[in-house]
Amino acid sequence: MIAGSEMAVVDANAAALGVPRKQLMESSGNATARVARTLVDEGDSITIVAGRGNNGGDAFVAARFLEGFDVDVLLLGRAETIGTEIARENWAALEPADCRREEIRDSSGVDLGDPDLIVDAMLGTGVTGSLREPEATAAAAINDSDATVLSVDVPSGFNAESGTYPDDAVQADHVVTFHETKPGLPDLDVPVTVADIGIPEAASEFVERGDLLRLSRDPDSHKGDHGEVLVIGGGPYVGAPALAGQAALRAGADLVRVACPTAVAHEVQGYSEDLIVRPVEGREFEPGHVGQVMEFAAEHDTLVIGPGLGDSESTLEAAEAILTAFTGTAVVDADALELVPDIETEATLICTPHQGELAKMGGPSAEDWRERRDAVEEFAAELGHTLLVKGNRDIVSDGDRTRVNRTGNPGMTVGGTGDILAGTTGALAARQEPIHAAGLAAYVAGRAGDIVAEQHGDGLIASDLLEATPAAMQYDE
Ligand SMILES: NC(=O)C1=CN([C@@H]2O[C@H](COP(=O)(O)OP(=O)(O)OC[C@H]3O[C@@H](n4cnc5c(N)ncnc54)[C@H](O)[C@@H]3O)[C@@H](O)[C@H]2O)[C@H](O)CC1
Ligand SMILES: [K+]
Repeated sequence: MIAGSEMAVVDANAAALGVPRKQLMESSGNATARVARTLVDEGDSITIVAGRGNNGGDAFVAARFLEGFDVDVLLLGRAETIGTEIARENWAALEPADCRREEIRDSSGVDLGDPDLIVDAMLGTGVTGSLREPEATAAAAINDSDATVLSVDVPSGFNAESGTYPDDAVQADHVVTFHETKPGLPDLDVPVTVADIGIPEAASEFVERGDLLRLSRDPDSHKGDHGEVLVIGGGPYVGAPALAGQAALRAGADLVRVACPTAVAHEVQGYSEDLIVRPVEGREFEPGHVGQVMEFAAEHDTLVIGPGLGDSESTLEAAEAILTAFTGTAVVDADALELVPDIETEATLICTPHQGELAKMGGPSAEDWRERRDAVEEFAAELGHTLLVKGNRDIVSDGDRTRVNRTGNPGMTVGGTGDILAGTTGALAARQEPIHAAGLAAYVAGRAGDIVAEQHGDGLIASDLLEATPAAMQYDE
């Protein structure tokens, strides 16, 4: 089962891995034609009702594979308004095919004739809201017709995100859907064929460019909507919390506060005027600070705890108390990691160990990345938290879903890149579920490192990654 928006991610990842959408469309159209053939007899007539998106594009391909039948293709709108290049190319490719094509200008022009089979390719996963014209009139005409109705991907008007099926949507007799079934389709009382369209397994296993599409889904946001992050760190070290805080800002958080001991507060502030510093009295965190820190924490969407904390007994005791009492989402890094296996908490934790830290947590080790992937998944399930295990291939798992990231380069073994990753994860966790926040953060930090390495090679330093982070978050085709 895959929701429409997740399908868009996987489909873009397939393109990033070298299987372009046009190839997927060819497979979808071919699969549609194969199912259509099982629903008609020799010499039967077929009317294809196509919209201007890629759902329509699938049906233009299907029409090519249905030569020999009596096929009419009705396009809802003018050909110039077809929304994507690949759908337009497949419309043009119908020119030499043996079928009739018609552009329907408005709802008064909707005439389906009296076909044996209607292929409903008006709208797929791109539908938003209730049907507009001329789709609404066309859907009513399809529902009035005696023909068998085969819907492409989903019945037009059906919402592939929520599985809701409005009354005015097309009532399908059969659905051919692609890659995996969609939410709600199994509940329809009609046969659903799931067609393999050649999307490689790697498109869902690896975090790739398409995953960046997850970041661009909230156009109506306000200040604060992109997250307020509290970094809890510093004491023995000064740079680490400053790097984590700045990374959270570069990864899109609206406000980042750093809680750190007064001994380092001025220095942390000195690294960046964009950070808000919330000092606690002393040279390092200790149990007496917990109440104050919990008050700060309550005002934030996510915590990042660990960068530069050090590992003194009283600091770890304080960190343990904070993690135990906290009920929100926290990224746990560095010395705080070893506390996690023994902590009982309602908090949602995203732990970002390298392999040495994972071992200290009692986690598995394996040379081969596939073995490591499986072992990390098992360990995450045992912990009940999300793991982002850093390495040549980063493994991200919530115990149920597991992803692998391949961005990054050997120059990134330099100190401080872990703080950048933790801060980036904190910012993204304010907007995404933990598995996606962790996967995207690994991808973005690695890509930022790759951008910087082009200029600095192995001489890159962690703070270089800050400025490259926004570019690393950009989705480009
Ligand atoms: N994801 C994949 O791997 C593949 C999917 N394929 C097919 O492509 C569609 C999704 O295509 P998309 O272009 O994103 O969207 P649609 O065709 O569903 O529709 C977009 C089109 O519709 C207009 N629109 C939106 N809402 C409404 C409405 N309520 N009323 C009227 N019109 C509406 C919108 O403005 C756009 O113009 C997927 O389902 C598959 O069939 C490809 O085969 C490649 C592989
Ligand atoms: K459809």
